[in-house]
Amino acid sequence: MEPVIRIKNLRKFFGDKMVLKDINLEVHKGEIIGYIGPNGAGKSTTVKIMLGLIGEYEGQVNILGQDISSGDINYKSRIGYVPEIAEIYENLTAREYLTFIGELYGMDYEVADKKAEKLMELFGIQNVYDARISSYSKGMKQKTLIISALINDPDILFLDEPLSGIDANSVMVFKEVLAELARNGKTIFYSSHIMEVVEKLSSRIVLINNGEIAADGNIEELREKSLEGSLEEIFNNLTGFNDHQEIAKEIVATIKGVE
Ligand SMILES: Nc1ncnc2c1ncn2[C@@H]1O[C@H](COP(=O)(O)OP(=O)(O)OP(=O)(O)O)[C@@H](O)[C@H]1O
Repeated sequence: MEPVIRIKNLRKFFGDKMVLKDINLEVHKGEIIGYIGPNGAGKSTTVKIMLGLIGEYEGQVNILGQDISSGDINYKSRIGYVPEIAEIYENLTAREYLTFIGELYGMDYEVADKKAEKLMELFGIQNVYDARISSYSKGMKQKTLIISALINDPDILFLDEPLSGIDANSVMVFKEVLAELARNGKTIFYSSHIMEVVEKLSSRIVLINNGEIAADGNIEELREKSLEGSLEEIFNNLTGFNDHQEIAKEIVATIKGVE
């Protein structure tokens, strides 16, 4: 089966700094990829290249069978994206915002409106559908963003720390939604620093460190590779990090002004 994402020898420079060093990755329909790595490893850069938000890269990136450098942006109508930091039009109501996004995806206003309202109801925030987004709590904004990424029934969903600000009950619902979407043949590309969630949710974990893929496999395969138990420990091990206690002590000593 043709992969839905195929990345070949991807390199990206910012100035003369190489932030992605020959990334190779094939992702298939129905996979939930947990894309993890330390701060600055290159996760967002990879995702933004796939979304067409960052250009000028070396190598090949194919999404849904299409070379994204071709200038043809058709593939974008089949993907959804929840960014880590959202630029949302806060002066709009969710009805205005979500129908606007739906129409950008080519949906009829009425269809988008009905679907958005139903999803707001299912996420427990239908009461604010006609209130300005600027009046929402953090979690309500995040849920609105998630709905905007799902409204066009995308084949690939890119999620960057999607659970931030979302309460425990809604997290349970959302994790189940992702698993159900994957069972329905959708592909999820999930970037997060919350290792417990990534470990439970992902069918495959890709660990990027310093612009390179340091591990790629399911949790059992990663465990064999690093001889560690939890994904958090595997992460520490594969990124060569084992001095958290000393660093914490130094931080506290510095705060207290003790040499
Ligand atoms: N627009 C930019 N100009 C210059 N350097 C950039 C730019 N965007 C990212 N970088 C650099 O590229 C590297 C990778 O950044 P990226 O945002 O992809 O990391 P990340 O893995 O998503 O990190 P985090 O977990 O902190 O979100 C970092 O060294 C960062 O400083």
